[in-house]
Amino acid sequence: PTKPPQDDNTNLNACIDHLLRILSRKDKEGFFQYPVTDQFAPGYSQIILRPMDFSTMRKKMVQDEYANVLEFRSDFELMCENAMKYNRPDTIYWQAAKKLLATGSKLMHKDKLISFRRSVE
Ligand SMILES: CC(=O)c1cc(-c2ccccn2)c2ncccn12
Repeated sequence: PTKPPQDDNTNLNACIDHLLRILSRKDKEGFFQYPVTDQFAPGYSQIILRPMDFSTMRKKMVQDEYANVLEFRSDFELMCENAMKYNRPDTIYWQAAKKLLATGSKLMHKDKLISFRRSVE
C-alpha cells in the first residue's frame, strides 16, 4: 500500500533543514547566523527594512511558516541581498554574501527542485 499523504510539514521541514545545514556550513565566519545588530552595523535597521538570517529561517521552519522550498529560498536570497545592499562591494560581508548566494542558487536551482519534488511524491 502507498504511504498516506502527510499533510504536515514533515517532508518539507526535513528538506529545508538539509538545505539550512549545507548553506549555514558555508558561512564559516558566522556573519549570517544571527540578526545583524546596529552596534555592529551603524544605521542597519534604517537601511534594511526586512532583515533575515539563518536563525530566523530555522525558527520559521520549526513554526511551519514555510509552505514550500521556494518560500525558504526567497528568505535565503533576501538575507544575501540585504548584505549586498548595506555593505560596500569591497567588504568581506558583501563578498561573503555574493559567494553564499551563488552556492544557494546552484543548490536550489528550479530544475533541481522540480526533479527532487517529483522524487518524493
Ligand atoms: C551580514 C552582515 O551584513 C553583517 C554581519 C556582521 C557581523 C556578524 C557577526 C559578528 C559581527 N558582525 C556585520 N558587521 C558589520 C556590518 C555588516 N555585518
